[in-house]
Amino acid sequence: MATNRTPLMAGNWKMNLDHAEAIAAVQKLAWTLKDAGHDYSAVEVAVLAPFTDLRSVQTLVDADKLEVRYGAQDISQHESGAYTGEVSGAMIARLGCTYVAVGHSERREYHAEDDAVVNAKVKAAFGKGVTPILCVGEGLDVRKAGDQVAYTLAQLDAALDGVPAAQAKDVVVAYEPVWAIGTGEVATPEDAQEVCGAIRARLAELYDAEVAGGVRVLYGGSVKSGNVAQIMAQPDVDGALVGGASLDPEEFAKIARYQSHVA
Ligand SMILES: O=C(CO)COP(=O)(O)O
Repeated sequence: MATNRTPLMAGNWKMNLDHAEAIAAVQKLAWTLKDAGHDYSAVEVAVLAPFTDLRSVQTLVDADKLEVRYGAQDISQHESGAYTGEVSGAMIARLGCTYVAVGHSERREYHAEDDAVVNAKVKAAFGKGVTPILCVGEGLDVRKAGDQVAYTLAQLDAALDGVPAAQAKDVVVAYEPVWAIGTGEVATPEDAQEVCGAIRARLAELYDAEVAGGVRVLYGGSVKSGNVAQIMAQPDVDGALVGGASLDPEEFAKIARYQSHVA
């Protein structure tokens, strides 16, 4: 990857780890990285925790001055009001979240989030100063038809509709092919590069080369310590969105330390 983009390793815990387990996991992650002499300015590390964990994670990170960043897994498209069960951008921002995942394929599939909702959520996040990690990626049928690039770019276009360059320059895009999520079937480095490169090229068309050159494009789908280095060697892959493997702090720390496997 290009050196002007700081790689980001983000762990998406999904619906795992309660608030007490979250504290233990973040402590273990931070200690493991500290022991390894991790330089957070070289590789940023974040966890996306369930809403109920965020206050505990915030308290721990603040008290121990940890450099691990954290965020939420979803955000309401609405500002406030009669939306039972929803959590607003202001609430997430107040908990010190740096990031929020938007448009994860599990939200799109199980909670009927369409492109318009994803677009509204991207805007809701930016509106409160929280950086969206915008998730895009095709299912198996689309991949088999060879339409993965067009499909994923259509999701990108829709999600960024009306988002100005001043905000888009900070977005994080996560390419997560649905067939690789939780299946153990990781995309080949070439598959990841094909779509991540196309995402960056489209950002240059939608905005300009400067925006495209600065946006971090992550790969997600069955990333583990054993396969991360090859994926990170691709020029347009700037990090990983890690599900299952992020639940084990030592394994996740190894993923964040992918450069030490390369050396
Ligand atoms: O969905 C993912 C991260 O958002 C990927 O999950 P896995 O790493 O478990 O395949």
